[in-house]
Amino acid sequence: MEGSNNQQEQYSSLEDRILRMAATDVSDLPDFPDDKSDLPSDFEYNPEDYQEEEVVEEISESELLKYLDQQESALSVVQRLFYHELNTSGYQRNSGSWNFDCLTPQAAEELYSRGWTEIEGQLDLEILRGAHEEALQLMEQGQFTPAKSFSGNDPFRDAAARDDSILWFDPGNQANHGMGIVDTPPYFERILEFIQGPFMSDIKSMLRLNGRAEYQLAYFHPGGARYERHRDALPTDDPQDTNQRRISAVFYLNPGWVTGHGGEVKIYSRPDDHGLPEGAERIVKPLLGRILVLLSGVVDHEILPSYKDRYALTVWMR
Ligand SMILES: O=C(O)CCC(=O)C(=O)O
Ligand SMILES: [Fe+2]
Repeated sequence: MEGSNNQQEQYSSLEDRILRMAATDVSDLPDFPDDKSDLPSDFEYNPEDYQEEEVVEEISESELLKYLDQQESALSVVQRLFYHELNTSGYQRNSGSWNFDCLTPQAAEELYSRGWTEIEGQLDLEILRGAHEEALQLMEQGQFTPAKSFSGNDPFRDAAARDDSILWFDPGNQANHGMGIVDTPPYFERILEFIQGPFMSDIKSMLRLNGRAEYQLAYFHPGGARYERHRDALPTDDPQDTNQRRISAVFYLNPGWVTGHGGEVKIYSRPDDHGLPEGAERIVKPLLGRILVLLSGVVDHEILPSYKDRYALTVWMR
């Protein structure tokens, strides 16, 4: 391997990281002499020689995330998916020349250095209000399905974690009610055009992406519907890994939202956030026109109980 410049080597696959994390019982490994020259020249360490019967335990998503976070901060891992470090002074001095279609340099830097940012003013009011109306119509037509009924047999995430009802837009494919996929109505079509165009292009210019996107419209009912603390993906720096979501962007569609309506997103700070104690929270209101952008594998978030009908379109990019 010596002298190889293969870029792949600077990334570790998520599976590798989980396996390394799982190999906590070092007593199973052979004793290596401190001085490696003592090893017989033909010594080859083959882990399989030392493996005992594999014990597969089901562990929860939050346990797995906790282990991974102990191994390396999720933010540091995911930052390796960016083409540049955005928090250096040299990079920021040049921020005036960044060629973004819609993001500001500040939003890009926040996304890089703390894992999330909020942006506003990207879509016309007419489109946003139109999409809100379309969401109401989809609700009237009975197109939403409780999210629980999709995750019912997923041992990784507790079905009780969320009270929302969802549907999917899949512009390339036919509507399929059984799968929760509906035809994209015209105003949502325009939001999707924005996402697939300038928005995706800006994200792609700073972060390695395959360009695949999923679109989910979620409804939280006014009887206190919530979604407990979770992360949208496992942190990985492997550009070949298309299982894990990389970017979550939530487009809020709620005109006239005020404090008493609840439904805010609580964002949990990370141990490596500058100046903020671990677990300190930031609150984001789901206001019409606001877009919350997260590194999916990095930021824990929660939706607080909602006391008014709450609609949001979430896009995940891989
Ligand atoms: O609606 C929101 O504010 C975020 C939704 C969310 O966290 C998710 O669907 O994973
Ligand atoms: Fe989420």
